[in-house]
Amino acid sequence: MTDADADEILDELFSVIEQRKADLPEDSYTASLFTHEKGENAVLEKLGEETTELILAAKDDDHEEIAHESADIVYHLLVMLAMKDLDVSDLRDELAERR
Ligand SMILES: N=c1c2ncn([C@@H]3O[C@H](COP(=O)(O)OP(=O)(O)OP(=O)(O)O)[C@@H](O)[C@H]3O)c2ncn1[C@@H]1O[C@H](COP(=O)(O)O)[C@@H](O)[C@H]1O
Repeated sequence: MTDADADEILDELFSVIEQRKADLPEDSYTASLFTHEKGENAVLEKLGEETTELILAAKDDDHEEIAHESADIVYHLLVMLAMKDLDVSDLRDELAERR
């Protein structure tokens, strides 16, 4: 996979998240995070849980699980950014400024 493909995947995923936020389909896990009775705590708790799972996977040197949990974190991070009316470009700009 090229860097451009990886970039495209993040943009596509963020675009789907924004669509779920706007349309709130009933069968969508993403939409359920936007409408959760716990409010933003639902996604914040998920970020905490997934981070703990990632740390355990790293301690076990379990590469497959590290990739799995990292993807869970990136997905929930993008949901949180959308919840806060930020964009994936805000993340990209912040990283670019650090080069
Ligand atoms: N990338 C993701 C994604 N990553 C994780 N998850 C969900 O996040 C939840 C993670 O919670 P848990 O850890 O409790 O799940 P689990 O299966 O018990 O545990 P793990 O094995 O995942 O650690 C699961 O329900 C996953 O399905 C995701 N749900 C959706 N997406 C993307 O969002 C798009 C839209 O999804 P919907 O909103 O469901 O239509 C999908 O096409 C995907 O591209």
